[in-house]
Amino acid sequence: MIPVAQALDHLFALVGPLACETVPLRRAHGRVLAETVLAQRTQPPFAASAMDGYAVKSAEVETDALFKVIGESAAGHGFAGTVGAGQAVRIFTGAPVPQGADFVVIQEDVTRRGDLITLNHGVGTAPNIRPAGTDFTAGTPMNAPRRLSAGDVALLAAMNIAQVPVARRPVVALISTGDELVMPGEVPGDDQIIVSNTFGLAALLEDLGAVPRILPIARDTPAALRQVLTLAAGADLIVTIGGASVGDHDLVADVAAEMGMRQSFYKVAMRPGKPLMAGMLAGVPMIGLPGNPVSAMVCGTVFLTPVIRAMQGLGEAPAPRRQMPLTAPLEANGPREHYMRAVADTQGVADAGRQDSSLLSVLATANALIVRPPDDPARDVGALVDVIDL
Ligand SMILES: Nc1nc2c(c(=O)[nH]1)N[C@H]1C(S)=C(S)[C@@H](COP(=O)(O)OP(=O)(O)OC[C@H]3O[C@@H](n4cnc5c(N)ncnc54)[C@H](O)[C@@H]3O)O[C@H]1N2
Ligand code: MOO
Repeated sequence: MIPVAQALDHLFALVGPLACETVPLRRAHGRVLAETVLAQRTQPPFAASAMDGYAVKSAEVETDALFKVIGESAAGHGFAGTVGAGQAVRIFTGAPVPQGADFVVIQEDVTRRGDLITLNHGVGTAPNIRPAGTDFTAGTPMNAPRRLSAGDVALLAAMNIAQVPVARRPVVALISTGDELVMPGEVPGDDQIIVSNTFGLAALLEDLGAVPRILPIARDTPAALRQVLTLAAGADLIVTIGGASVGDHDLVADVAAEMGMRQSFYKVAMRPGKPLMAGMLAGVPMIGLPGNPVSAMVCGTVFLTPVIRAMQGLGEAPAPRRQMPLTAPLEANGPREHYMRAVADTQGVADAGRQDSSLLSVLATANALIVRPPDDPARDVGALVDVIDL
């Protein structure tokens, strides 16, 4: 058994960043920017009014000052002339500030009669003008790598970047193994259950920007497993689920070895997730997850998530942790690092109850994992513990 951190290092050694591809802006959300891009324009491209009002010369702004309105500047339709002494241009938010003007009096501070305006008492000192380039200038970078948020997409659009270089999505083959498994919607036999991990992991992978490929369930014979593993050709990562332990029907390690897998490790000092394995199979990185549903999902958070991030060029880092105070006491931990299903709130964090690694109903109530170091002593309310958000 190796420690979790060492297992993660082995996994990072198996994968590398995938190639870059270019996608239209509308497809860029959630993808990872693979190359730094530069703004194609300056925003705003001209000094723009921040308010609806009147553009005048700042030197002339004082209570009761009188101006003649000589034209209008609207967004998309600027005023071609120049504002002279005693003159004002009606202006709207986003419109170019005309030449000669350097101040916008908001319309609430003005009394208008026909073509004449007078300034009321209390016009502020803020010019209400956004200078050209206030937001960004041509050549301003958006640095890679970063996962593109909705806000990033808006910024890329404003920068006039219609084609975006992003990391290719990792294609992940998901293989569940076991004679007991049938697909959701099918009618299980008396000895059967519904496959769950595959769907949970597919959802997790999609959230991370990967493309899961759910392969047929591999039955518990070497031939069946070999056949399904062959179907995984072309994937960037193979993830098997179950069949990783020591039972007579746990075939993954043997079949993969027979097919030439170069094993990096087998068994990790963690709970749940002990029978995790990984290696390289015909040039494709392969991770064998334990079959217990919560074990598979916890390994998804602790291992798959950092690996998928690394494949998208986001660097090699474990799942982020933060410290929180306990709101319920914890018993002493055993010799394996324990990832306890837990509920975090504004007060702190408490374990979510039964920690058996088959209990998806408990996982569904959890929003965090408490990480206990090996042999951590009993902890009282208020003690600080490491937490991974789910
Ligand atoms: N003698 C020992 N027995 C076990 C050990 C051990 O060290 N010695 N380790 C236990 C631990 S820890 C785990 S975790 C499990 C992992 O076993 P496998 O990876 O071989 O998984 P299976 O035996 O195939 O399945 C375990 C359990 O999970 C269910 N399962 C499997 N795949 C799915 C799926 N895709 N969707 C839903 N449920 C699934 C399966 O039906 C079993 O109930 O081994 C312990 N045993
Ligand atoms: O350590 Mo196994 O991964 O629960 O239940």
